[in-house]
Amino acid sequence: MTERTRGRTMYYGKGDVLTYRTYAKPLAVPPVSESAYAGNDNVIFAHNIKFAVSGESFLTSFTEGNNAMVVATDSMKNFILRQTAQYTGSTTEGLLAFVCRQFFARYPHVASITVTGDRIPFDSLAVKDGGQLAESGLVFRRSHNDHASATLEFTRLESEAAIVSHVSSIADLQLIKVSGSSFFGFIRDEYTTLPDSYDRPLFIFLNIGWRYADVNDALDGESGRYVAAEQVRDIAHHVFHEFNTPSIQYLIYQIGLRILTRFPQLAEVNFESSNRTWEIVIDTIEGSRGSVYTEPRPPYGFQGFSMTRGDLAKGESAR
Ligand SMILES: O=c1[nH]c(=O)c2[nH]c(=O)[nH]c2[nH]1
Repeated sequence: MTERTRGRTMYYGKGDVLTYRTYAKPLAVPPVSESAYAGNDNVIFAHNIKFAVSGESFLTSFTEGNNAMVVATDSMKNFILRQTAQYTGSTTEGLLAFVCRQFFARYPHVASITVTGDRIPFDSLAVKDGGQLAESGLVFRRSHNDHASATLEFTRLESEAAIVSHVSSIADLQLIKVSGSSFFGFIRDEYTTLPDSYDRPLFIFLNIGWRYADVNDALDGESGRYVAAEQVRDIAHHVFHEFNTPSIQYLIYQIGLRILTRFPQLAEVNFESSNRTWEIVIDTIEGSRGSVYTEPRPPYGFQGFSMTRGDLAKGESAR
């Protein structure tokens, strides 16, 4: 999170602003074939928000200790929490954009805002209702699995604030495929100790980000063009299941092709992946097709890759 004002880095803000809004507007998204996800009733619409402002007006707070123009970060926290009540939409990006626009309106000396919102997932639970299992709607389970996230950067223009960059993502996805992944054919020289692997238990950590051609599609849950992180998550595990992959590099490329195919409204998809392939301890267990593995020893390998719609034309057509 770096704001440069006339060639200088200068920003301040509040992190870990936890907003637990209940009964926000439900979100409905068009289905994709890889996912059963159809939306979120948003009974719990919870976020961890990081909010940073910048602008020339703040320079003297750094250089002279003059707080006359400083909005206390404690006030920022209060502002975010209270504005969460006023938000009438159904998406993380929409909430962040709403809070930023309100902040610009309230504090005219703020020149730009960078905001990140991590959704805090609460899973619905089934309870017995007249002999059938049905969604409780009241009791939820806090999830520490992967979560949706979004970052928006706003700059104040003459009359209004504009979004100058945006990215939505699914963060901390951890997927294991126990069989059907290989890694061989790499450079073999005096530094090589890794054996070829024709079937490895591939465990990956993944962050997947996406940018829309029109950022308004990210804000508006009603447009039918909102991309839910849960759908991207489900596409990722589908592609992992379908392909016998020669590397993580190839796997993420295939996931990217599929995401771009499913969502024509996206301009870009990007990946940060890391390799957590389990280490073999016992290869063959008599009378079983199983093995025993343990955590890999550090260090770990990683990949970064971004793709645009141009890659779709070049790449294999995603199924
Ligand atoms: O999928 C992989 N890609 C690599 O580049 C690499 N390098 C390595 O040691 N193991 C792996 N696995």
